[in-house]
Amino acid sequence: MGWLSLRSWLHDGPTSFEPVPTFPTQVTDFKSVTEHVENVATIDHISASPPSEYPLQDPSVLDDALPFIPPAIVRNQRLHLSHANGLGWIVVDNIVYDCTKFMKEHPGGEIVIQSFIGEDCSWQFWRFHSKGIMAKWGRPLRVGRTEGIVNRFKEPPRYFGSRNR
Ligand code: HEM
Repeated sequence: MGWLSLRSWLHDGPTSFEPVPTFPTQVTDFKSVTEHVENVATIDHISASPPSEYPLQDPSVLDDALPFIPPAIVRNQRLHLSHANGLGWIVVDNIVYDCTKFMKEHPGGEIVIQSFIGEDCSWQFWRFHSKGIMAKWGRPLRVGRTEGIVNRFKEPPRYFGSRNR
């Protein structure tokens, strides 16, 4: 959970989906354990953003047929976070999802999506969602495809059982 808010876990206790962390219980240096956490809790204006020039695409449109959005425009949404014209775009597997309105209804919370605006969050997304969830909830949020957006966080190794089933 390094990229989630460790500080709030320590202060408020775990939420339903967070496993008990394995870090030492004696945390004396908050800076070192919260270095990946950004202060995004005060962004209330995103859902009031003006209409995007990249509208939501019909779910029937194939990924390859989505309009190409230059990576600079995708990243720009992050730069615009502090302005009123930012859009809640995130990238999963080179597809851009407009979560501007959806993030307020997101069952996993608004802040996790806000923290990835303008960025790739593919591995983080797939840790919490199945293909079925993506098909039902993510597909209607597609606005385009892009390339070259790099994930800010290195994916930690996944440990599987010793046998392949
Ligand atoms: C296209 C964007 C996204 C969509 C459409 C989406 C959709 C959903 C849905 C439908 C659920 C409920 C799943 C269930 O009840 O089984 C959920 C839960 C959740 N999502 Fe997302 N999500 C998105 C992005 C993200 C991102 C970027 C993160 C952060 C990594 C995230 C983290 C979570 C978490 C932590 C939960 C709660 C999981 C649990 O309670 O077990 N989501 N999301």
